[in-house]
Amino acid sequence: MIESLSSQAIATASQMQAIENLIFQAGMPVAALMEKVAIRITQRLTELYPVQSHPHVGILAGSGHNGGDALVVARELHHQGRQVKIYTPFAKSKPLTRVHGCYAKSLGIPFVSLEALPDCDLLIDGLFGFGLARDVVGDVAIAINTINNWQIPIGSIDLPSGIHTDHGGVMGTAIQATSTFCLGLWKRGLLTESATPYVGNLERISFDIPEKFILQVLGEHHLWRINPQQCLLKNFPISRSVITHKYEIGHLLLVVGSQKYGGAAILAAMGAKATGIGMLSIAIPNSLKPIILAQVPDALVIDCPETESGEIASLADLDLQKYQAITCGCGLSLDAFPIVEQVINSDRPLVLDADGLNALASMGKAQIIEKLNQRNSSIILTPHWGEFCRLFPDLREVERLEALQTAVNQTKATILLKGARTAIAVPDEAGTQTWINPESTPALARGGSGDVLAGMIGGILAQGISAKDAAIAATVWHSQTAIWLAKQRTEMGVDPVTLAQNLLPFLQFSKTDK
Ligand SMILES: NC(=O)C1=CN([C@@H]2O[C@H](COP(=O)(O)OP(=O)(O)OC[C@H]3O[C@@H](n4cnc5c(N)ncnc54)[C@H](O)[C@@H]3O)[C@@H](O)[C@H]2O)[C@@H](O)CC1
Ligand SMILES: [K+]
Repeated sequence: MIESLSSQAIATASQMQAIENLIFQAGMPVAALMEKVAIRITQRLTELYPVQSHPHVGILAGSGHNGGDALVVARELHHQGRQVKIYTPFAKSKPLTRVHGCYAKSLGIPFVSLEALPDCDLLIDGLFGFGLARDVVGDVAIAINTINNWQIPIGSIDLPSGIHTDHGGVMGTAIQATSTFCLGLWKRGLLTESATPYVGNLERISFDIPEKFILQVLGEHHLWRINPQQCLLKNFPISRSVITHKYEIGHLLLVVGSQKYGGAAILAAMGAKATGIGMLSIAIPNSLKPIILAQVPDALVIDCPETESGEIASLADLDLQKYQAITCGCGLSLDAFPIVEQVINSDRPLVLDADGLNALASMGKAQIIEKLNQRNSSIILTPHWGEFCRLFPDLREVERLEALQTAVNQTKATILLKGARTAIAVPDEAGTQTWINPESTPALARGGSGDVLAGMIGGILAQGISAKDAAIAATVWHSQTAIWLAKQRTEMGVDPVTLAQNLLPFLQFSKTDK
């Protein structure tokens, strides 16, 4: 239980500091905690960078306790028989950091200039942790930029130095880490889009924070890191009774496609089919019927009246109540605005994607809030940042996660904000809960991969799974499949058709890979 709370909670610098203060007030000596943390970092470094292959190590030590951690690591790596050198750009340091520096000197570990480091096999970055208070400038900034050009693996302690703990922005400049060893709780900034190019492989080093201190500081906590492996295990395969029938496993309606964007309808259908949905109906403009039937013979195709320019003109007298969920918007084109309104008014569990979102945006924010608050069943909006800003233009200048949480507070919709670090925010009585997907691949930055995702979410939602779980599970499944495929086919090889076709083989692989 303790591990599950501390392995998922995301903290800001001030929250982390408050938790550490509680630990110290309760009697844990500061030096003992630093020792414990640094020993655990050393153990992990030894696994990743063995002595034989990485005998020369450079330590970048700052003036605070991040530097203190680095100096303890320096001592331990020295005792393993490695050639360790320490570089510190600061004349003064905190008392505990200073005494570790003195002891390192007494052991004969040399303090060197930057010029002495390029022959190292590994660098340990302990310049700044969550105490970074302002932009990095002067000699330290020059040192960081120089080190980034060396192509030597860098292990950052807690955060890549220069990354802001809370918003993940680059404070002047920042270390580009190969691995980041985040200490205690996940720091908010590490899971943001802006920090992602600097973080490298991100892992957490636990130091056994008592649960009561986490709860005392985080209280009604609102920000969580998804554990992709646990999420897949928990959600897939979606179970079904042995005596079930097709209408019991959910009936999903896709309202998708136009003459211009016919492929989006097929991709959404492929995503939906992979979820094992019992019945799939697809409402499309009638001229698309032959092509959709050829590609998705198992779907019920509803050929709708069509506008002159090839969009769905109306859903005619289609009874929307008979569907367990609707996914609307992929390839719809903007002229289908009245259709989107009809679908929103239906009060069925709904996924709104792409042009469905653009149609919603055209209503203006006040009406969006009113419409979405009126709904009695769940709605999931799946915008990327551009679509999000069209929906909520007043939040354009607000930091991404804050903007997301504000929009969910206002609309009471579940919003899945797509990107390199997709975030899913869910309305909740205790306040908006936000979940961050920590692993993805740029292979997904490709036209059509969002259509597959929208179909997947609809398929899962129609099987009676909550909006929160459907959005999170589909996001993880989608990104983990892409990561798996990119390893086999390179990032160039993860086109949306291949992605959709491999959703089920990936699940099979992930079950047998245990
Ligand atoms: N609080 C604790 O007792 C523990 C903290 N730990 C480590 O301590 C770190 C936090 O330590 P600190 O609070 O000492 O802070 P940091 O070590 O992150 O850095 C703060 C120091 O850098 C200076 N500084 C801040 N911004 C600067 C800038 N732009 N340019 C130049 N100097 C700047 C500050 O004056 C201060 O001396 C964590 O990230 C973690 O690595 C761990 O040892 C576990 C226990
Ligand atoms: K650091």
